[in-house]
Amino acid sequence: MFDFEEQEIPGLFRLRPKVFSDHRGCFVKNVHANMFAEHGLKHDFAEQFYSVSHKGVLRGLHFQRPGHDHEKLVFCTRGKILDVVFDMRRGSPTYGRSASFVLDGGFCDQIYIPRGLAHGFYVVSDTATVHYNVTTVHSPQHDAGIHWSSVADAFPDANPVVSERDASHPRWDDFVTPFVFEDADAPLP
Ligand SMILES: Cc1cn([C@H]2C[C@H](O)[C@@H](COP(=O)(O)OP(=O)(O)O[C@H]3O[C@H](C)C(=O)[C@H](O)[C@H]3O)O2)c(=O)[nH]c1=O
Repeated sequence: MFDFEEQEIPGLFRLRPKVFSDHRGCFVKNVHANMFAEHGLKHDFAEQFYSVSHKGVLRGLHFQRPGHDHEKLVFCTRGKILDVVFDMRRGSPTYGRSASFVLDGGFCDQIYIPRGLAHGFYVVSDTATVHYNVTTVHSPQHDAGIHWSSVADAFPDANPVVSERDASHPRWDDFVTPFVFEDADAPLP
């Protein structure tokens, strides 16, 4: 049902769900409790939401602070995005490192993001629909971000379309991370 591809950043996975195609179109399953649990991935999502963005939009780099930090499953069902995650966990072997993925609505790949990573994406296609499953409910008081330009060279556009809020996030160099890497972040052996 899924290929789970663990990434160099501990706890970060690229998931390739099986796509059942026939003359009508395709069927894709995004979550399977037992299979997720077998790989140490959370599946008890508290919220699901999606956004639709125009070409050149950049949303991020976002996270929720501890107390409401969460695991996040992200996938694109329409268009194409450059998806970026950034490891903010002190003590992580990939602390301060980023990883990028092209997510395309035609291929159904998903990114499973552990707590302590910032997430953002840039829209390459004319429009893109991006879905999120997260393991805690939204807490405006805990909703935070770092400026997208902190992740040097991760994005192809020096002048993306961003919200006022995203334009005002602190750069990583000026940010004191509240996240600490724990072995629990890594999947079960
Ligand atoms: C995230 C969120 C937002 N909102 C409200 C707050 C604003 O009034 C409005 C738009 O929020 P925002 O501009 O933060 O939306 P995005 O920029 O798409 O944020 C998301 O984009 C990045 C890439 C992510 O990874 C996050 O999951 C998420 O923060 O929805 C809610 O009511 N609940 C929520 O869970």
